[in-house]
Amino acid sequence: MTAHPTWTARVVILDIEGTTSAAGFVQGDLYDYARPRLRSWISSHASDPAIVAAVAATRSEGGLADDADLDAVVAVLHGWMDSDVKATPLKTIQGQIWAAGFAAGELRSHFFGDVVPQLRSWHDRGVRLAVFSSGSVASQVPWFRHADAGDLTPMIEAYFDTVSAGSKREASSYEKIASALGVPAGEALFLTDLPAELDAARTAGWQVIGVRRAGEPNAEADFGDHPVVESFSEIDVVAS
Ligand SMILES: CSCCC(=O)C(=O)COP(=O)(O)O
Ligand SMILES: [Mg+2]
Repeated sequence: MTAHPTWTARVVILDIEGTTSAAGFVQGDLYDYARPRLRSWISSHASDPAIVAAVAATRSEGGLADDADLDAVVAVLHGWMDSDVKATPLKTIQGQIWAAGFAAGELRSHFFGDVVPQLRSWHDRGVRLAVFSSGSVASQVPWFRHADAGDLTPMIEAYFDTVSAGSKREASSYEKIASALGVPAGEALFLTDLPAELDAARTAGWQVIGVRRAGEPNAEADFGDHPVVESFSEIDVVAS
């Protein structure tokens, strides 16, 4: 049996896709749910300031004219989904659609089998838990509420996305999160499947662990000198 190091942290911050949950589920079930609903959702929420801003940002980030029609906007959104581009306006619109799908009982979330037992164990030891994902906070909360293992939200103290914190590849986003959580950078521990996110968090002074899961899109990524695990069961955390 391999011995694993013990990590000391006040808060563990979780990435979702590829880390707690399968990318195939996000890009399959969730994306398939959102794809045919994007157009009608935008039309029926045309007075929602968040949707108005997301549509304008889609035009600008997607290289469209300021007055490009809805078909062109939806085509850009579909293209981003096809390539799993984590564009913030897409995440805003998807997040609203998914939140409605979870509320209607039409969606359930997915967590790898090793995740929930470890979240419970860390939480029971007094380690605080938070989320930082490209998925909007509007979708993160129901994602943790509608798990097969039950409602996980009582364990999760805070949720951050690219709107509230900034890019996952910028150190400043991690500084902002540590400040919001009221923890020194060195007492935050970030778990993610993307090396660029590990680099940014480490630059901000965080402890980091790369999660390399067999069969996930980033399984073959170069994690450099970052510590890497294949399962949460290898991560032993005690509260600082
Ligand atoms: C709340 S489930 C949807 C997750 C999502 O849309 C996403 O892009 C996840 O990206 P992550 O930053 O967690 O890898
Ligand atoms: Mg991820």
